[in-house]
Amino acid sequence: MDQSGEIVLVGCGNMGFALLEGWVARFGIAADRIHVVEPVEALRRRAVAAGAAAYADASELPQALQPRAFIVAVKPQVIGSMLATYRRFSATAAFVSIAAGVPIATFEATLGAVPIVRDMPNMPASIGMGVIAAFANAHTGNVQMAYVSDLLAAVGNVHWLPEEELINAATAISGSGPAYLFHFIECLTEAGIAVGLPVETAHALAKQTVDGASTLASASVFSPTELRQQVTSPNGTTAAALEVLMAEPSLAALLREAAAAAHQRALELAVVG
Ligand SMILES: NC(=O)c1ccc[n+]([C@@H]2O[C@H](COP(=O)([O-])OP(=O)(O)OC[C@H]3O[C@@H](n4cnc5c(N)ncnc54)[C@H](OP(=O)(O)O)[C@@H]3O)[C@@H](O)[C@H]2O)c1
Ligand code: PRO
Repeated sequence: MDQSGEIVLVGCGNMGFALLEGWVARFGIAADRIHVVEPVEALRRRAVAAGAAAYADASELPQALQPRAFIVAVKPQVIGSMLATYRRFSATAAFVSIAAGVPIATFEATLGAVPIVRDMPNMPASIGMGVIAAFANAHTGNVQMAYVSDLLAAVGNVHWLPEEELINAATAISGSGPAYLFHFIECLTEAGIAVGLPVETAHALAKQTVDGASTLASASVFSPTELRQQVTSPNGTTAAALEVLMAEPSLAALLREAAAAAHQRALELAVVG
């Protein structure tokens, strides 16, 4: 893996910082070779505490900087107004955008025919367990592709998609997905409290059950369907619960609807980026 060179990370909020943490711990890059541009002082301090160099404004970046990767981790709505400032970095860097919805064409309109990778990571990247869907434009050469691949693989499982549009679908599943699971833990905790468990116990049982079940689903030779069947004794407690979850409106139907809403929002964000 080639970890030489420097990285510019624009936007160091929830996801930008998750990537920063993941790269510092797993990419083998010295943290001070990551240059963060972030207007929020508290977030700059957090980036500096992680070892990165941080600046309030693009104008403060070192003039001689020639980054290998330029990571766009700002909200989609900000991208249109910020890109031109960074045009000079396209001479050396592959541009890597994690913004939901914003198409590569938006970047090309300002930056021209330069290497641009659009990807959709998720929050577990901070602990090296991210899922990253990615698509590179035709101007991304082999060397840049290899570098960006390594960068993304350092923080999770990378799935290169055959069409850019599929990034929006991935956003609805793996990008937003951790929030669905966090909400599931919240709901299971509430359900535990409702059947009489103390709050702390309900929370621990819910969280550890999701953790154990998801680790088992990854490690097992059995499919999730087979594992579910193994938990479900005929006429037992799980069967009683699943009758509720599978009746209309079923959990499956709700999740389909939720993912469709996320997908639609990603399409709408293409317009504002
Ligand atoms: N959160 C996730 O799980 C996740 C997952 C995958 C992809 N993404 C994508 O990642 C991007 C960032 O999301 P987020 O959740 O990390 O948002 P966030 O927490 O709001 O972080 C974005 C940060 O960028 C700052 N910013 C605004 N304008 C800037 C500029 N011109 N230059 C540098 N920094 C600027 C923001 O400051 P202000 O608050 O002052 O505007 C904010 O601190 C979005 O495009 C989102 O679609 C997020
Ligand atoms: N967070 C971003 C959003 O909610 C993109 C996926 C996860 O828009």
